[in-house]
Amino acid sequence: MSTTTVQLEEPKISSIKLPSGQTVTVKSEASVEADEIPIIDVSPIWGDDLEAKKAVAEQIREAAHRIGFFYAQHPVHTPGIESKYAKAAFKQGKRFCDLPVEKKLEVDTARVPVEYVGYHKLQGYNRNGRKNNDLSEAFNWAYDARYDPEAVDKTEPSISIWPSDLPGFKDDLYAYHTELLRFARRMMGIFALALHMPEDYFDEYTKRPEAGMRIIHYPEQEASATDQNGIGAHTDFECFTVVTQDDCGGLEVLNKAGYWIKAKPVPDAFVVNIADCFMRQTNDFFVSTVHRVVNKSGRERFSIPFFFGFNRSKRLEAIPSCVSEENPMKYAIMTSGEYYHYRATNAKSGSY
Ligand SMILES: O=C(O)CCC(=O)C(=O)O
Ligand SMILES: [Fe+2]
Repeated sequence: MSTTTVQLEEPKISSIKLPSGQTVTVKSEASVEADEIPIIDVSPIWGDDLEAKKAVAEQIREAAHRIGFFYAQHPVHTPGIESKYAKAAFKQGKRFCDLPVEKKLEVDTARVPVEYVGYHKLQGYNRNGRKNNDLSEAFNWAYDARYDPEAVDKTEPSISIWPSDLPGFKDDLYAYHTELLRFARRMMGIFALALHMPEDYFDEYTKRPEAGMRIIHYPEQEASATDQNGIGAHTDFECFTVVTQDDCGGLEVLNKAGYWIKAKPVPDAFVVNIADCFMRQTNDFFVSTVHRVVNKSGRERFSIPFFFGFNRSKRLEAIPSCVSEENPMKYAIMTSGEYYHYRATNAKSGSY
């Protein structure tokens, strides 16, 4: 009888400096397949059955606390998100990225220094100080009250910048943005339940939400993950992010043990991750987990993250169920807008 011994690779411990200033330890640059990211069927969020919503909320509570990432599966037969909107947005993203660089630079993000809107050029950042700059480019746009059916003030001017002569671009991107706004507001109710608060606990702060969106394009990467990222390791700044991925794969999540776990594409499911505002407000009960993208699929990858957070005037005070005498608030209180500007300015300075 013969036995096979699996030789485990010696961990090559390294530390990565994140754009937020934090440093994390990574055991290996290679990523692994694992089932750590739960797949949660969120279809009850569209109905009125509070018990069914609470059952979803408990699964989300566990995922948000333990790993900070989950898949929100929305079976096609349920109402809510229709895939035609995502398809149209992906198509517009490719159309934009295929434009000559001079045309894309008409909407260079440098034109709006303190906001995360416009075009971020290819290899414009090096988030973790790698040999080569991050191999991605992106177009970002912000909330616009005119495309929010629930907007309080439709006359509020928008801060986004748009390329000229690209008919249909803005409309198709906002058509998907509007769908995701509806989804994210519902999810906010579920997060409130997950924190054992009333479902409408956050409603006041998401009437005029922070809701930026981007299409990010990753050409195929030849360099190793040690020398280059598609997007370097980072955490997001808002409450949570909803990512629509194509079928290439490449998104990776750093688990508590210090290994990169592949967040592989799952049909009819968004990847949802907790971001820093929620982590602050929940006094670290929800975890904002480090992630990156390395595109080794052999083809170009596109993804559409939607970043959802509170009204900029909302003070990030602790959620009552997350503090106690034994567990006081760890973070200084500031408004969501102050925190956003601090993080967006740092992220765009590219000085890390
Ligand atoms: O492309 C992805 O899947 C994730 C992108 C991302 O993490 C980001 O833009 O913050
Ligand atoms: Fe991210």
